[in-house]
Amino acid sequence: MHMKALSLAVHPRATFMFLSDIEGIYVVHRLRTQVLSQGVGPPMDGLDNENYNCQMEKEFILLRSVFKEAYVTDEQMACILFLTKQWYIGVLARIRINAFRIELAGGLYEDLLSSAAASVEAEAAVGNSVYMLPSFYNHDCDPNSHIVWIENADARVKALRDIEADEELRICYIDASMDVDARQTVLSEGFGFRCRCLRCLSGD
Ligand SMILES: C[S@@+](CC[C@H](N)C(=O)[O-])C[C@H]1O[C@@H](n2cnc3c(N)ncnc32)[C@H](O)[C@@H]1O
Repeated sequence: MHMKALSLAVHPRATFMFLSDIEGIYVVHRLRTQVLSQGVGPPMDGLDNENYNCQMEKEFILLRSVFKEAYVTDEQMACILFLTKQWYIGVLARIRINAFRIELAGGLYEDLLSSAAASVEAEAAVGNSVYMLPSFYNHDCDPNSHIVWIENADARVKALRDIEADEELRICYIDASMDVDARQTVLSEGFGFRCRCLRCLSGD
């Protein structure tokens, strides 16, 4: 199954997005049972929450100033009233918690070698992306499916074993080779929830 990205950051550290897409994501995420409140996004790239929020505030001020410098009229500004600091930080927090780190699978032997080397150097990601369907998949420490990227940001879901017709598709958000305590710590601190998958419940 192929799935198109709703919002794509071209570089893992970039927050480059299309407002119309972001609005779409906002609507989608308001329907969710668990929504991050503004400004409580987990640490990113070693930043603590305070620095992370401070960075988002700076980006928001920059974004507003871009609108002002572009001589956006009052009438046009009225159309983007949703663009408050609270809205901006809330959207970034949602993207942060739901985005996939895209690693393209190389086709040629040479590509495989270079992507293996890039993985070791943690440079394999070509970007982060949010999707309509995959971003709704729940996590499992013993997943039955996996998301892959072959040549671009179109996500494909791949079965890892035979799946029953009414079985929920579940992917793994983290490195499943860790022990149960380490997995719970990573999921709690990085994703904000306590895992209740069968593997964790059995203490494996
Ligand atoms: C990307 S969303 C998945 C879709 C979400 N269940 C929904 O209804 O919108 C991730 C959230 O789902 C919940 N979740 C996913 N996998 C879970 C698991 N194994 N155990 C407990 N909660 C889980 C957590 O609340 C987590 O923050």
